[in-house]
Order: sequence, then C-alpha cells, then structure tokens
Amino acid sequence: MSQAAQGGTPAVNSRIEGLRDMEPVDRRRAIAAAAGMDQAGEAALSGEGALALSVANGMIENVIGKFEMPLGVAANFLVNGRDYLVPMAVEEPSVVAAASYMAKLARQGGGFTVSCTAPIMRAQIQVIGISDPYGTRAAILAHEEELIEQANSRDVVLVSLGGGCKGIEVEVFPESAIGPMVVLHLLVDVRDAMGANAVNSMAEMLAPRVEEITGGKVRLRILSNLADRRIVTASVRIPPSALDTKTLKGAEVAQGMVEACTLAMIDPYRAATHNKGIMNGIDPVVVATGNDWRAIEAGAHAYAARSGRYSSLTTWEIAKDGTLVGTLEMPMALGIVGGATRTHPTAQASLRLMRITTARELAGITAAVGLAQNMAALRALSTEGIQRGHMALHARNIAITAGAVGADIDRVAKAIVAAGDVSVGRAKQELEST
Ligand SMILES: CC(C)(COP(=O)([O-])OP(=O)([O-])OC[C@H]1O[C@@H](n2cnc3c(N)ncnc32)[C@H](O)[C@@H]1OP(=O)([O-])[O-])[C@@H](O)C(=O)NCCC(=O)NCCSC(=O)C[C@@](C)(O)CC(=O)[O-]
Ligand SMILES: NC(=O)C1=CN([C@@H]2O[C@H](COP(=O)(O)OP(=O)(O)OC[C@H]3O[C@@H](n4cnc5c(N)ncnc54)[C@H](OP(=O)(O)O)[C@@H]3O)[C@@H](O)[C@H]2O)C=CC1
Repeated sequence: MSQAAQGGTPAVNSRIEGLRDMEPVDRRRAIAAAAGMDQAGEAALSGEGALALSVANGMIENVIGKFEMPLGVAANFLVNGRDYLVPMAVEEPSVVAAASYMAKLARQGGGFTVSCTAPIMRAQIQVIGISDPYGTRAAILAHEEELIEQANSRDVVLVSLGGGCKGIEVEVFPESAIGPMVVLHLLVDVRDAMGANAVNSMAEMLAPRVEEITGGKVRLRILSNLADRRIVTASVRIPPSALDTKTLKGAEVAQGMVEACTLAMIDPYRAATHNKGIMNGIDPVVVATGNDWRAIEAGAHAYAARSGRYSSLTTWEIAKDGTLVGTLEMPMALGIVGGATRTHPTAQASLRLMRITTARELAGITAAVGLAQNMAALRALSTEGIQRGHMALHARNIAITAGAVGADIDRVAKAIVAAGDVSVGRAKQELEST
C-alpha cells in the first residue's frame, strides 16, 4: 500500500514542493489543502484566537493568559505505507527540518514501519502493614476475578468500547524501610485514552476491598508512568546510497552511526543526550496533540533504565546487504480522547491534520518521528558534526535576540552564518552595518 486512499478518504501528499520557502500563511494553506482540512481546521492550526481564555481558564488554575509556541509541520513521513504531515510544537530550531529530511531519506527504503501493543496501563495499589507478604500475594490473586469485575463496574464506557481491567499482577517487596510490602497492579486497557484518570479511579475504588482481603493498609493508589505494557516499536531501513555525502560513501556514514549508537548503549552520559535527541522528535508531537509530555518523558527514561543501567532507546545495525536498520522501542501512553486532547482546538486540528482515528495510530507516528530525529542527529554527528546544520537554523533566533525584525532577521542570519560566527555580538554588528 503506498499512497492509496484510506477508507474512502483521498490520500495525503506529505511531499509538498517548496514548502520550506513559503511564508507561514501560504504554508498553512498548502498543508490544510493537502490534508483536506476545512477553513475552521486551518484557522485552528494558526493558533490565533484558537484557545479562548475562558477555555484555558477551565483547563488549569489561576490562569492569567496563554503561552504561545511555534507550530511546524514535518513533511515526507511515510508510515506503514501511508503519508502523514506531522504537526510539531517546539521551540528548538532544526528539529522540524531534521525530521523532514530523514523522513525524505527513509522513503528510499519504504518509510517507517510501526507497531503497537494493546493500550494497557498499570495502576499500583500499595499495601503495607502486613507481616506475610507472600501469603498476602496469594490472597489477592485468589480474588483476581472479583477485583477485575469490581474495577470494570467503575468505567462502563471503557468496557463498552472493549477496554477495561484485563488482569492483575502482584509484586512482593519482602523487605523495605517500612517493613514487608506488596503492590497490586491493575492492568487496564484504556483504548483511545491516555488513561491516567481512568485507572486512578479504578485503583481508588478497589482500595477498601484490597484492605479487607489483605488485612493491611493501602497507601498509594496511582498509575505507573512506566507503561511497559503499552509499547510502540518503530523501524526504518535505509539503503546506504541514501546516506552518501559529498565526501563520504553512505556505507561509511552508516558505520559511523552504528558506532555512535554503540556508545549510547553502554554509557549513560551519552545515552542521556542520545535519548534527548529522540525526545526532540517525540515531545513536539505530544505537545501539538494536547497530550501529557511529562508522562511520555517519565515512561521513556524509566524504560531506558529498565535493565538497571540507563541506555539507548534505539538500536542501529547494518544488515547483511549493507542496509542501515534503525529501531526504537518505548512506552507511548498517548490519547486522542480525554485530557486536553479534546479541549484544545489546536490539538484537535493537529489530530485532524494527521487523520488520526486511534491512539495506537498516533503512538506509531510519534515513534516514527522520534526515530527520524535520532537518525538525523547520528547522521550529523557521524559526518560534519551538529553545529553546521543546527547553527545555520539557530542563526535566525540569534538575529532576533540581537534585535533584528522583519526582513533583517534573514539578512542578519545569513551574514553571521557566512561569517562562521553565529553569535549575538556578530549579529549586532551586522544589524548596525546597514
Ligand atoms: C538541519 C539539517 C536538516 C540541514 O541539512 P542540510 O543538508 O543543510 O539540508 P538541505 O538544505 O540539503 O535540505 C534537505 C532536507 O532537509 C529539510 N530541511 C532543511 N532545511 C530546512 C528548512 N529550513 N525548513 C524545512 N525543512 C528543511 C527538507 O526536508 C530538505 O529537503 P527539501 O525540502 O529541500 O526537499 C541537518 O543538518 C540535520 O538533520 N541536522 C541535525 C539537526 C538536529 O539533530 N537537531 C536537533 C537539535 S541538536 C540536539 O538537541 C540533540 C543532539 C544532537 O544533541 C542529540 C544527540 O546528540 O544525539
Ligand atoms: N501520572 C500521570 O501521568 C497522571 C496524569 N494525569 C492526567 O490524566 C489525563 C488523562 O487521563 P485519561 O484517563 O486519559 O482522561 P479522561 O478521564 O479525561 O478520559 C478517559 C475517559 O474517556 C472516556 N472515553 C470516551 N471514549 C473513549 C475511548 N474511545 N477510549 C477510551 N476512553 C474513552 C472513558 O470513560 P468515561 O466517559 O466514563 O469517562 C475514559 O475513562 C491527562 O490530562 C494527564 O495529564 C492525571 C493523574 C496522573
């Protein structure tokens, strides 16, 4: 399946000629047209007046205003054979360009392939004040069916959609600073929700019954952000010729990327930066769709440390035929209902732009962008270094910091890049030189 129509909807063209050189208004129009969005959707993507102060006031507390961020679009994404224009809300230059560039290269190998497990979240119920933790575990397991049934009576909507509590696990901590402890995990299929509120409500509801069953005291009743039963996997296969540069053969670049990733797999200092680069792709999609980026960050880093040593979330290897193969595996607790996904008009427009119909589809696209971002960083680091590409785009920020406005922004940016001195001091000199 390439750009075939999906369910009667015309396919999106994610490769729009000259997109990078357009003015923002024209670019938005082209994007909206490519995705078949109506005027209201296009207006919501602009962000201008989209989030009413009264709605913002209903979202959080002590509201005094709204904080604006640039919303860009990553082009060229082909995921599971389908084209996507991906909205990214981010303040850092070069992130959107890098994602678009790697998505363009990835098309030469068929784009990204993604898969996602069922959307199972965990809620933890901590039981203390017991002296026989293994006996307590057995007592809880003996009541598994009853507990699942009671949990599911809490969320009829979720159950009617095929979700709900699907099972339990019981962890034993025979020794802790406060004595023996057991922790009951509820495994809940949250369908298209991020699921925190849904599972927290179930955990709180079950607590009194768990105290009766165990004779202990329930302390915490809260979800775990280590969503290790809600895993997304993305992979990409890049023919070496796609990585050729003016001075290096693609095979050498691929080898360099594998070597760079190897350090992230064994060294937490490098792994932290490597994973930050992955989150450069993931967080902007999470923010643009109104999702909880703290939850995604917490899950990602906890998963990266699951072996006891913090490590890379991606792997890069070279197949027998020389193809560079990249994979990303991590928890992805994203929703398309609940939280701010339905209340923020721009988040709704972002979902419409991608034509997302399930939370699993959103998780897959987001993972593909994370993998693309990691690929961009490794490719740059294994060849010319990060500064040329990144600083060339950061130069416009520096020009603005130096006081440039309007046409002066690009003029000053170009001049300081050409001078090889992307600094505020140099930008001020260039500004004054007109
Ligand atoms: C920045 C590039 C893409 C330039 O790369 P380039 O070779 O100068 O790009 P190009 O001008 O040849 O353009 C190639 C494609 O890139 C895209 N592109 C290029 N420029 C634009 C633009 N202005 N606006 C929109 N799209 C752009 C666009 O898709 C374009 O295709 P085309 O549209 O021409 O058919 C490259 O150098 C790159 O990928 N660098 C890596 C950047 C990066 O990783 N940034 C993240 C910030 S650094 C960081 O925070 C994390 C890090 C790096 O530390 C993580 C780690 O260590 O692992
Ligand atoms: N540690 C953390 O990460 C925590 C995060 N949070 C916050 O929780 C929020 C997310 O919670 P979440 O439970 O997703 O949000 P909501 O409670 O807003 O939405 C979930 C509810 O939507 C209803 N629903 C309707 N359609 C569907 C569908 N197709 N699939 C699934 N559910 C559907 C369900 O039942 P019904 O209609 O009966 O409600 C479900 O319980 C975020 O704002 C997050 O920031 C909160 C606490 C802790």
